[in-house]
Amino acid sequence: MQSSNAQPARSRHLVTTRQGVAEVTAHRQPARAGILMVNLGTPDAPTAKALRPYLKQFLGDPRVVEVPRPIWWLILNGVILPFRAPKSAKAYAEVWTNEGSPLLFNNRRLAEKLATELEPDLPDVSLELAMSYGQPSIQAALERMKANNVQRLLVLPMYPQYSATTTASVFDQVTTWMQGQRFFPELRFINDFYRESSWQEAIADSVRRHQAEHGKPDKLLFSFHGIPKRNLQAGDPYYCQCQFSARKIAERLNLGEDDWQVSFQSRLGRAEWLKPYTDHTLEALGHAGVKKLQVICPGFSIDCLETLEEIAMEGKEEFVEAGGEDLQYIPCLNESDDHVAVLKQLCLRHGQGWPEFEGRCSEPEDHVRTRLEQADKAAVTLNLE
Ligand SMILES: C=CC1=C(C)c2cc3[nH]c(cc4nc(cc5[nH]c(cc1n2)c(C)c5CCC(=O)O)C(CCC(=O)O)=C4C)c(C)c3C=C
Ligand SMILES: [Fe+2]
Ligand SMILES: [Fe+2]
Repeated sequence: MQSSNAQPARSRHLVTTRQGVAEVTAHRQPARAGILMVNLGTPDAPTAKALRPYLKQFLGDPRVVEVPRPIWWLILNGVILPFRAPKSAKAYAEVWTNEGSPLLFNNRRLAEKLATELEPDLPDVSLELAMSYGQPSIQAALERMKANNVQRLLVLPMYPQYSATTTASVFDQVTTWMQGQRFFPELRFINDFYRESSWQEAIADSVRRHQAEHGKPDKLLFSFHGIPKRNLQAGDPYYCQCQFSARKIAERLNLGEDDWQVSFQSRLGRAEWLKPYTDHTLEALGHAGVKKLQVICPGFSIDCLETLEEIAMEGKEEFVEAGGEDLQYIPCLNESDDHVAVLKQLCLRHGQGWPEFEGRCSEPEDHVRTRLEQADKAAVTLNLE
């Protein structure tokens, strides 16, 4: 009979070894490169019940809200969640479709199109879509890539402009996952892509196409998601990148200084956020006699609650109430061919030098082979295979 403590010690040892062998066995597949496309995330349903865990994860991220933790947890759980969850659920219900949340299904379509576009030239590059908050999670996507023997990883946050509140939180989650890995992939991270002329041109072209059908407006408003003003003062480059983006797009459209302006939407809480605020701007433009307004949101890659509800529905109402006649919302690039082309070019450039991105097949490297041999030896010694 075995002593009661010998058994757990032995099985613990075997379990760890088996996992090690399983991990190393993944390396028997050819090495791959992976693109991890990440967007913000969305609740599972337009209900207060589904909003609560989503908002808790999102607003509990110290990159998103920088208020010291014990105080913030009290405010979040005691004030924000009970009031915000039902209010946001109503707003989500306005844009929810049979296919679910627009952010997720529109981004899925884009990811599928980009993967299809990459596949013929780059069969050893796989693409996964993940969300910072909610599902599909970044961790699950990284686990799938690991099982797929992804040894080179390109992270593509779907934010044209960098902000610590969005882009850096993707980096945090990826590197936190890596901290738990014995072997992690070589990593490249795309911080932003607002300077890409192809991106600027794709947005400008979407405005031209809209205007070819609906005519020119009295004014074109560039509305970006806001962040607290103190983040800008602390060094977040987001505000400057938004201003630069809008100016470059306006230049491509040959707009005069009075033909366009920038504003910031979606603020939350009582602190001052980036100004001018979009809702105040819509009101002011209506009062100032602007009748026909076109709004574009070049900080969003994919249409979502903040564009479809806050701008195209709520914003339109605010503008019309203030005396405006027509607010036309110009959609995000979403799954358009132009967007796919911009992202393909971006990924190819950032993947330069990696064999899978250059259509070269990669041989297992020496250290991987050594690991395989060691694992085989361990498996034989321990009678695992
Ligand atoms: C402190 C709060 C928030 C900061 C900072 C913030 C920055 C930020 N967000 C986006 C993009 C999106 N935000 C979306 C929704 C959303 N944003 C906040 C709060 C902050 N965002 C909340 C609470 C919500 C949820 C909805 C609500 O309750 O109002 C979305 C849409 C998600 C969807 O499901 O459709 C996007 C996209 C950026 C780009 C940004 C900073 C640059
Ligand atoms: Fe947001
Ligand atoms: Fe909003």
